[in-house]
Amino acid sequence: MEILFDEVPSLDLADFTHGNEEKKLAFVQKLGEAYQNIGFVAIKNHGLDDELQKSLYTSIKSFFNLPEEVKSKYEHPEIGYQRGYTGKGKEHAKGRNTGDLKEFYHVGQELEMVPDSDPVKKEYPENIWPSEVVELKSASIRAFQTLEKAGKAMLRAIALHLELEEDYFEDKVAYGNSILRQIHYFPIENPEEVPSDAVRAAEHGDINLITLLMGASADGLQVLRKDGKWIPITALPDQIVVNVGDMLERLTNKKLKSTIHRVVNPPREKMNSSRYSIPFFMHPRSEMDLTCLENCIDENNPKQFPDITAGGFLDERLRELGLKS
Ligand SMILES: O=C(O)CCC(=O)C(=O)O
Ligand SMILES: [Fe+2]
Repeated sequence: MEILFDEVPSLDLADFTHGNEEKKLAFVQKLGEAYQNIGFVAIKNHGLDDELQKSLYTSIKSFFNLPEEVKSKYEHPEIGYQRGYTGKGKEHAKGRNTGDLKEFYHVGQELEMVPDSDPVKKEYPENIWPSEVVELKSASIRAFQTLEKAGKAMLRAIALHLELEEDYFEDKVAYGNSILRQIHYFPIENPEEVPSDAVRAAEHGDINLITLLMGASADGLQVLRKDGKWIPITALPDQIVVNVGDMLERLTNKKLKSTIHRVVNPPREKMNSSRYSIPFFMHPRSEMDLTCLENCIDENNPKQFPDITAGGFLDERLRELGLKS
């Protein structure tokens, strides 16, 4: 059944992680309904407490306040900007040339915590930490771990909805190639000076399996509903937004929807204000096979994607974003 939601559905993750069988089933059912339609939900009881969110925002604000020449020390094009800083206007959405009005900082797995025997230890770059803002390290690592744990719980619910074993994704996301992206949509004093089609984040689908987004409550984020209407996200302060990415859409042969979304510019008189947000892009290990699941293919929904691994797909997409050559 097709449903046109007027807002992104709200769920309580504790119903799934700590509820009885009935609550757990209801969570899976509502999540499945949301992901087959609008591709987004807002959840509470995700594990990020106020103190952690506050220290994260305080530290990223101090980092982005540093002079450009200091920030650029942490910029690494040779690793496709996958760790550390990415400067203003460097990333553009797939199919566009104008850069987005944002700068960001990427954090991945802490290699210290990965066992030596695991090949991903040689595959992933080391995290980069700014010496000017030492607090960024501990706050980022804690947020990464908390969001990874919440993401694993979401993937268990998604597996049940897809009639897979509950732990289907467990080994595929163990020490996965996830990225915590701390974004600053910077103030623009003089709107005439930026390209007329430049926006905070042009419309796009996320690359990864699922995205867990902190800070979407500030104005600007909108999702494209099937009927072409843009629906603003109105998450409450205690909620984070969790959406389906392109990898999960491929795996499920479009049963679950990676919905196009964007961050629009504020009105002209508010262009000189900042917006911060922190998405956690949950990626599997690069060897994960994204071949469409058999039980998502039938005569009415023939297989829509060629077989590819998560690593192959990521490389393709990073090139399209201008982050890798
Ligand atoms: O800043 C936001 O609210 C959303 C950012 C986003 O969609 C992304 O970085 O993929
Ligand atoms: Fe996104």
